[in-house]
Amino acid sequence: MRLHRNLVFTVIDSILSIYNEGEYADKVVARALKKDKRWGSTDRKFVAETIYEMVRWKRLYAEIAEVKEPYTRDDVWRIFAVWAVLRGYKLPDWKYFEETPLRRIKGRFDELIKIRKFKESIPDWMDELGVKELGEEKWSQEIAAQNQQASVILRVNTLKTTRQKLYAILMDLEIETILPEEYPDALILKERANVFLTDAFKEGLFEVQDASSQLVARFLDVEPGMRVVDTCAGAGGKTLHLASLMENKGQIIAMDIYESKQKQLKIRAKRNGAFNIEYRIIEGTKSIKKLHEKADRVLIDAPCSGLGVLKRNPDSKWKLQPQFIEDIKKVQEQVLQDYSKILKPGGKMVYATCSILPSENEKQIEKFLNSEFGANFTLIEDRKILSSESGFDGFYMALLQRKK
Ligand SMILES: C[S@@+](CC[C@H](N)C(=O)[O-])C[C@H]1O[C@@H](n2cnc3c(N)ncnc32)[C@H](O)[C@@H]1O
Repeated sequence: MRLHRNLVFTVIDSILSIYNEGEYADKVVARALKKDKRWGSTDRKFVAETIYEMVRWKRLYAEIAEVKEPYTRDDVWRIFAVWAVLRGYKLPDWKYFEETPLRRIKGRFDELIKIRKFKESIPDWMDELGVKELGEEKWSQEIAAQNQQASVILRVNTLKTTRQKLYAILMDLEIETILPEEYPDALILKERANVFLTDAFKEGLFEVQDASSQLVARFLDVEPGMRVVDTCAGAGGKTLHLASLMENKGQIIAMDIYESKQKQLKIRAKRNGAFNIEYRIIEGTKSIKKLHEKADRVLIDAPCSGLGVLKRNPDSKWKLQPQFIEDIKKVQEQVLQDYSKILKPGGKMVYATCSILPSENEKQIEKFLNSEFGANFTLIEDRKILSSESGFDGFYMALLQRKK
């Protein structure tokens, strides 16, 4: 395996923006891939995967390279050299690699992987929190699973096609997929591919959505013709799935506090041919009060720590702060109280997060059910999905019913 100069330089520049300027890895990767039109798929794969790996393993590699934040360009070269040596690349005779201590890198790696926070490359506080919430064994398994590269997973848009037809369309494009039985709308790519460039995507035949996330809309038990309120709709991954399960019949009210996310949802809905969605921005309590006792189904896809989706967002390991998690838990408690009032008596509600922390999940539901208003609800069922058990994102979903 050879290292190509222009590809490696792109990686170094990208990593400096992510490590030091706090830019989001996905945005930086997208920008990097536009740099040179002559790059083939192997080159693009090298750039994208190397950047993600250097983000995912930042703490481990920096510790081996013996460099500290803020990283200079030379430091990033040293970190890159660690990555390359551990991946089995033969270092070229570039000046940046002149003093690379090959044996020391391997020796330090063997030492450091005995300590979980280095082995899994996470901040001290995250390691302590994971142990406190899940216990040593489960946390060790979970964080290891979340450090694996995520598969590309599609959700078929049944408003426009079927899973079998989509499978065949992709096959014609030499994109091979697997149809997992337990996830009726999912197609898993056998090999990574840029599916956004396909006509099938442009025509709205599918969306990219993790398999665990695809369980949420189905869990809400919707039927065509119902009135459903998606209270934290964001850019609408689950709203679009709801529209598809409801066969475009009935009404979905998609709400969020951010207009920018709703704009993305509108674009996606148009592409998907989803016409039963009404859009509302939440501005104070009025927007919610108007809907009290109006919905057959309510989805609260709550803002959360994202500690179930590190596979997909490895830079969250470095961006997330313990105080943010404390603050977001208060928001979760509040949205459960406020948005549950939208439900008609007898109606059903799902509270979901993409976190694996019990304090954001079952403990929030427990607290809600023990509150004055929560006493009007019963818990029908909940699902705790760990990456280490499913192979997909970590998720939580609870299905509750408002008493008649
Ligand atoms: C987990 S994300 C939603 C993802 C989205 N449902 C999907 O499937 O693509 C949580 C969303 O909650 C929104 N949010 C944050 N605080 C909120 C609040 N108080 N009320 C409603 N939405 C809120 C965020 O803007 C974010 O879009």
